[in-house]
Amino acid sequence: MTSSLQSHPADALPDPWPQCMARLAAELPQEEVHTWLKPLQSKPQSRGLVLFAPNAFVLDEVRARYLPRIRELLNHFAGSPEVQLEIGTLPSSRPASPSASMHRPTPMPAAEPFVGNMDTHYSFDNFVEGRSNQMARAAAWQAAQKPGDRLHNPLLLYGGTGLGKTHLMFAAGNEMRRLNPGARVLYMRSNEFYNEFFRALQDRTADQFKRRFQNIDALLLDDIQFFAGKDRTQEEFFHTFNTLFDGKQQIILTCDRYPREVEGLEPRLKSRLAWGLSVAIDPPDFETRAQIVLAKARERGVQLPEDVAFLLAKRMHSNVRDLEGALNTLAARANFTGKQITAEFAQDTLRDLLRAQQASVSIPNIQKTVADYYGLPLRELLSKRRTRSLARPRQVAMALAKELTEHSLPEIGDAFGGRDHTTVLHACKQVRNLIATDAKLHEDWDKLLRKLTE
Ligand SMILES: Nc1ncnc2c1ncn2[C@@H]1O[C@H](COP(=O)(O)OP(=O)(O)OP(=O)(O)O)[C@@H](O)[C@H]1O
Repeated sequence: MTSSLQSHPADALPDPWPQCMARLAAELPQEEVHTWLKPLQSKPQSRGLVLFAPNAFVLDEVRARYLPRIRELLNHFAGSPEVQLEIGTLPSSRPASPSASMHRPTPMPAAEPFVGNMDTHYSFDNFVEGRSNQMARAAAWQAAQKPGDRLHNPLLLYGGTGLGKTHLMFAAGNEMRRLNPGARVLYMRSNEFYNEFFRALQDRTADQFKRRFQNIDALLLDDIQFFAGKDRTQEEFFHTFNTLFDGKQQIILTCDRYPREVEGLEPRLKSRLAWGLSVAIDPPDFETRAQIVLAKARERGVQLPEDVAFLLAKRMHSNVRDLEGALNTLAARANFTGKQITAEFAQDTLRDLLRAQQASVSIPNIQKTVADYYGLPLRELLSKRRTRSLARPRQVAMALAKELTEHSLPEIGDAFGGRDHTTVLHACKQVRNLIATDAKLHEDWDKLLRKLTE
């Protein structure tokens, strides 16, 4: 694209992009912001700015979906709507030349026979899809269908613990091997990469270490936040990454948050991680949690009545691993005692666990968290005033109390300044409808859920 914007030393100009981003982040669902907008890098110009997208995929989406709004915001914050979209990274973070950055160890002896290490249990079939993970699932599926394609190489899956990132990563690797049984897919945890690299340095077998990555078709590297602050390992991984990327070998990575937010990761590595596709996995909603626990029970041959699945899904919202742990405990005790799993049996067996989950989410805690989130005094949230700026946050707080606690509608009404139970019911319905239709409220809901349950 040719520039109609006047070039200027970027350092000297104020960058309106952070303000635009803050506004976009408040307007759009978090998934969209992370996937399409956060990978952009900005370079202010004397009028407007240039936005660098890491690849054509991001560029096309930004152009099609967000450009008009970006122009409006730029006009508002910088007095000019001029924006130019380009593929690439900021000139300062671009490597000097691809060959200079590769540091290929040469010459290298032939690679050793490949030993696969996939956990074949994890598949797309036994991954339950819901609103919180459908983009991540689709991206992993695509990567498995066309490994190495620039649209999703590297593929980065990020999100909190126990939400299915490793599961999807293995599912993609297993699918690659189903489609191409000879595919050499290597799975590694980041701490293994670190340990093996250091052992290789000590034993003077670094070449052997590097050879592991030669001739593989895909590398699945789990939990790359572990590299934070480990400069030497990052440097080695940087070279490994370049070699794989240049060879069009698929790279799939997971991280516990968006990598730009991981302190101690080198900027050049962060920039490379954004070259492909980064997708968030959020905590599953109630329906998905219930479906997951039922699917896990079926898989293990455990007779789990639906009401018990709903009980677990309702009371355990933090992550899927804990949910699975609760199911395992129930199954083990049922097996041991020869009893059927019923709601009573579950309440009894998981008493302490459920109580611990419950204790962390109380109505006062929800009220305070919601008031802080919307910047309202708590007494206003609980007051009788019905202005819109108070009514909506109050409805959200009531709906959260219904979702996250065992209190009845009248109890919730009482806790919100003595309101009738029909008011609480109306709030719950209203919020449920708005989550489906209003992107901003949807995002508020997800953020509040996370604050209250993590
Ligand atoms: N949507 C889902 N469908 C089925 N199982 C799921 C789903 N999400 C998570 N799980 C299960 O939850 C457990 C934890 O998932 P996983 O290990 O993939 O989490 P993670 O996001 O990689 O966590 P960590 O960051 O702690 O490594 C696994 O047993 C996985 O099968």
